[in-house]
Amino acid sequence: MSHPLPIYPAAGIREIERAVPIGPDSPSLMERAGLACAELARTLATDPRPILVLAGPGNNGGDALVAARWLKQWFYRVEVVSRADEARLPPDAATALAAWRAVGGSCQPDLPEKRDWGLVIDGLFGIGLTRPLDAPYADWVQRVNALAVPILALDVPSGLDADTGCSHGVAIRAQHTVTFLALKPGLLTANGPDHCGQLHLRTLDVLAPMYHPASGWLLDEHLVRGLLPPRPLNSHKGLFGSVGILGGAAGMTGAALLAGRAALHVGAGRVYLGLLDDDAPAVDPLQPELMLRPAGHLLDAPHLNVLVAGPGLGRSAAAVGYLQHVLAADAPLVLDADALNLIAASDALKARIAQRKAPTLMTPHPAEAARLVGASIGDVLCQRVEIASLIAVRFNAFVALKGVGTVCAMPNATWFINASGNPGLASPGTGDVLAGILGALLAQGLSPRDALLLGVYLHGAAADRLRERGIGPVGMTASEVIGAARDLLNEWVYGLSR
Ligand SMILES: NC(=O)C1=CN([C@@H]2O[C@H](COP(=O)(O)OP(=O)(O)OC[C@H]3O[C@@H](n4cnc5c(N)ncnc54)[C@H](OP(=O)(O)O)[C@@H]3O)[C@@H](O)[C@H]2O)[C@@H](O)CC1
Ligand SMILES: Nc1ncnc2c1ncn2[C@@H]1O[C@H](COP(=O)(O)OP(=O)(O)O)[C@@H](O)[C@H]1O
Ligand SMILES: [K+]
Repeated sequence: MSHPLPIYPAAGIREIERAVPIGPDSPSLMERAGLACAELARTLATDPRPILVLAGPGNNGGDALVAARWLKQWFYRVEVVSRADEARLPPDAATALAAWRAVGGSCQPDLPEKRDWGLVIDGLFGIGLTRPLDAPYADWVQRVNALAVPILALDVPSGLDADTGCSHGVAIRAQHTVTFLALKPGLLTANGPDHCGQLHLRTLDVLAPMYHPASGWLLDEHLVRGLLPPRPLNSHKGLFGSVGILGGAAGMTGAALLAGRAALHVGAGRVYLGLLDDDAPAVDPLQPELMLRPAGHLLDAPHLNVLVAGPGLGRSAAAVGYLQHVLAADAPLVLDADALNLIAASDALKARIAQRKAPTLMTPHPAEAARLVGASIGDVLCQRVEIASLIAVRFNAFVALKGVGTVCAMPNATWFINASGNPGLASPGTGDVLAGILGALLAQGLSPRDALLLGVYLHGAAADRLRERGIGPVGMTASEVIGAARDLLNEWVYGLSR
């Protein structure tokens, strides 16, 4: 499958399925899916213990039966558990059951007490799950999750909603998930990554013309690597833009400093900080390259071509006043943290954003997103793509809805789900670092879309690099993310490796 990798919700997957011509000589999609699963299972079941296959009442169960048949034919010991009502099986699954029986296979109606499996294959429910698991499925899922045995989930870990990444009650926690035809949003965001383990995409020999145009894609290194061009030898700092950062109220100066340091390390030509704290320092002794000034003088800084508002901004009346000036400026603008909270609380400010002529980037975490659209946090957590897209369209903005599987939504209603990052980023100040990175990329001339995509991916990839080096996930700091982001960006742009 060509890059970028498209992501389809369940309805889109079904549309692709309907478009695939199946002739008398080509195996059904279920046969292809079951074989793909069996081939992967073969690489995972590396000892002689038997394989447990859980087969559900729909086509996901049919895939599992095909996999069981192949594994049995390859002389694995396979036990199948199924409660499916044979009279209600969909046609392909009924065929798969008959074929399983034809090779001498049988089904047992209950999960065996035995615990010593080489592998569990989860074929209970896939994209057809519509409600919390009924008994006994919920019980089976809890019991296999508690076994110290690797689980391979078929298409979607059972219990997880393929569209949202939220679970319908309990859900399988797999070490591997083999997913068919295309990626689904629920595998990549919210609880999805915790339940999927390693993802394996199998397109089942379905050709590109069968795929209708997607609205969403995976944000991976392939997509962003070439976005920032190398610098000409004949360059000077004026070519790389000047970022002005508004924030740093009393007690929160550090947030603005982190954003400023991040902007500097990701290549902005000049970085000015406009700090609200009356007692703010005049210089950052650890980063004297930053130019610090009172918030009221930020917009007087020469050469400013990008603004960032929010890191440590606070919600004072003074903050509202400065924010109004920043919103009125004719420069690309990144809005984060309390800038978003102040906007959420004011219809007048909301209207101003949508009317801005210069591009606006917004980087809410789920609670900020909930305030912006008047939804509950629970709704945001379980409708991440919809909410990110709603904010993007409503505010005519380029939006990163943060958290695992950050959703980047564009005002034209297209979206991306980020593949980089890890829980090391769940630490204070990492959001400020992202805001600074985005400011720096805009300042260097990237379009708002490209800055958002490169910035979000780079931020997560920097955390991944730190984790590879043993710096986190526990105890990773936002300051460390800045240095790793610089190293990675140089590697991507200049092929430098350190
Ligand atoms: N699309 C494709 O291209 C391809 C699809 N393939 C495979 O098919 C899968 C989709 O199959 P699917 O549509 O039959 O749905 P599936 O996930 O098996 O579940 C539906 C069944 O579960 C039932 N049910 C639902 N919720 C329940 C609950 N909580 N508790 C109990 N029962 C519940 C529901 O019953 P009902 O709601 O009708 O009462 C129905 O019987 C897909 O993920 C992939 O693995 C591949 O073969 C290759 C190509
Ligand atoms: N578990 C996680 N996996 C991946 N990224 C995460 C995780 N937790 C947090 N992040 C990222 O870390 C950043 C946190 O930003 P934010 O919530 O604004 O923090 P802060 O206000 O402390 O700076 C976001 O970019 C978010 O996507
Ligand atoms: K499954």
